Amino acid sequence: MTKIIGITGGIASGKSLVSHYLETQGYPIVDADVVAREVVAKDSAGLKRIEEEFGQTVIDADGQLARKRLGQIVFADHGQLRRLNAIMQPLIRERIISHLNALREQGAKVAFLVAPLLFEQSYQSLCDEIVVVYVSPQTQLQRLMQRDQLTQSAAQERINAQWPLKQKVQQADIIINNDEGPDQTREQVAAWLKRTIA
Ligand SMILES: CC(C)(COP(=O)(O)OP(=O)(O)OC[C@H]1O[C@@H](n2cnc3c(N)ncnc32)[C@H](O)[C@@H]1O)[C@@H](O)C(=O)NCCC(=O)NCCS
Ligand SMILES: Nc1ncnc2c1ncn2[C@@H]1O[C@H](COP(=O)(O)OP(=O)(O)OP(=O)(O)O)[C@@H](O)[C@H]1O
Repeated sequence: MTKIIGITGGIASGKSLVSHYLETQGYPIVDADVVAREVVAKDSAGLKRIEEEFGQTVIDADGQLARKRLGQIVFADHGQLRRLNAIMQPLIRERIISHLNALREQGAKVAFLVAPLLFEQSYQSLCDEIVVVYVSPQTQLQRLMQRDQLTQSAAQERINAQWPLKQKVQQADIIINNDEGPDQTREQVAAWLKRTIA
C-alpha cells in the first residue's frame, strides 16, 4: 500500500521549497502545477479548449499558452477563473490520479501530492495525511510580489482566488511554518519525516 501525503498551502507559501527538499531525499512527487502545464501543452486537446473559450489572445506566436496573459485575465475576474477551472480541473484531476496509480503499481512506499488547490478541489480523499505549509499574510504578500513582480493589488487578487491559508491550517494534520529562513523550514520537514516515515 502506497501512503499518499498531500502538501498544500497558499500561493507563494513555500510548497516548492518543501517539495524540492523531499525530491532531494528521493521521494516521488506528483506536482499539480506541473500537471497543469502538461494538460495544456502545445497541440494538446486541453489547449484547444482554452483557445476556443478565451480566444487567440491567450496563445502566443509559438502556439503555446500565453500564461502571463491568461493569468492577468483570470485572476482579475472570478467569473473568468471559473471558466478556466471548468476546463482545466477535470483534466488535472484525471492526470493526477493516473500518476498516483502508476506510483502505486511501482510499489512506492510513500508518494507526495503537491497541490495549491488541494482543499479547493477536494483532493483530501486521495490523501492519507495532509501537510500545510504556512506563512503569515504579510510574508505571503511580500514574497509573491517579489517572486512574480506583481503590484500589491495584483498579488492580493491571486491570494484571494484561494481559500484563506488560516482555513487550510485548521484542516491540516501537520503544519510547517515557513516564516523564517529555508533552513528552518527544511529542518521542520526533516524532523517530521523522521517521526512519521523513518
Ligand atoms: C492561469 C495560469 C495560466 C497562470 O500561469 P502562471 O505560469 O502565471 O502561474 P502558475 O501556473 O505557475 O501558478 C502559480 C500559482 O497560482 C496559483 N493558481 C494557479 N491556478 C489557480 C487557480 N485556478 N485558482 C487559484 N489559484 C491558482 C497557485 O498557487 C499556483 O501555484 C495557470 O496558473 C493555470 O493554468 N491555472 C489553472 C490550472 C490550475 O488550477 N493550477 C493549479 C494546480 S491544481
Ligand atoms: N523560507 C523562505 N525564506 C525566504 N524566501 C522564501 C522562503 N520560502 C520561499 N521563499 C521564496 O518565496 C517565494 C515563494 O516560494 P515557493 O515558490 O516555494 O512557493 P509555492 O507555495 O510553491 O508557490 P506557488 O503556489 O505559487 O507555486 C519564492 O520566491 C521563494 O524563493
